[in-house]
Amino acid sequence: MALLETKEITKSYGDHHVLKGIDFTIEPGEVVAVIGPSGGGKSTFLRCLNLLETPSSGHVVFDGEDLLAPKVDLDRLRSRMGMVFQQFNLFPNMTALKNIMLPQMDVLKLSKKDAEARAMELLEKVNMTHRAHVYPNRLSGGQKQRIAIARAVAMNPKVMLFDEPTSALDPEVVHDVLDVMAGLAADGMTMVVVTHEMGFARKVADRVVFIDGGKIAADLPPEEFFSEANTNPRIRSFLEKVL
Ligand SMILES: Nc1ncnc2c1ncn2[C@@H]1O[C@H](COP(=O)(O)OP(=O)(O)OP(=O)(O)O)[C@@H](O)[C@H]1O
Repeated sequence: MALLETKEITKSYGDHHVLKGIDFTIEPGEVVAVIGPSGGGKSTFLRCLNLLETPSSGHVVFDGEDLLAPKVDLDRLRSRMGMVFQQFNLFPNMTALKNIMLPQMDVLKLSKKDAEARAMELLEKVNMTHRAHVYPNRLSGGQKQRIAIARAVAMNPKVMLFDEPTSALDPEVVHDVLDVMAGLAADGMTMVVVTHEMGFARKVADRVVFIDGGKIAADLPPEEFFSEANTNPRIRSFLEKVL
């Protein structure tokens, strides 16, 4: 059974029809890269998956539950969907370690000791043990993003949603973050990643979803997607711009 599924979702702002009927599924353990031209609706689509945006019509089904059904416990379901944003969103008045500990204590009700042990494990996983006691304003963008990823992973999500996680970073640290994401993929994390990083789409993703003009215009394994450029002018023109 699909872990996460959308059925014919649309999203309009007034008479601006941003998503025009998106059917999408992801199985447990899959990594999907969502790419496409600017303004095509990628971020809007991603934000509809955990209802940060409410679709205008259609359904979003996560772990067998319709997120748009009346009386659904959205907070409970959302807590199982990690989200990583372009702009980190760390708590500025807490160290890296505390940033990772707090949601575990608040939401998962872990003891301080258990939350700290788990946070230290994750700091090691994202190669940030040496920055555990540093506040966000002393961290580089790449370091902040690795802490944001560790914080999301600490919640034991069933799926992680990434919205252009490397777009705000200096080029020299992009690979540190992509390496952490590739490590998560190798560990079997289910991931939907809106990205402009074609190397990630090609090497790490199981499928590439190309969103163009509010629709999924291609949903293919990476090798097939990148060879479609030979025959599909929209994909060719997009790849010519980003590569
Ligand atoms: N809250 C909003 N109100 C009105 N229009 C919006 C809103 N959010 C997004 N849009 C519009 O929806 C369209 C799609 O935006 P979206 O951010 O989803 O595209 P994108 O494919 O992620 O683009 P990019 O690669 O540039 O980030 C854009 O025209 C944008 O202006």
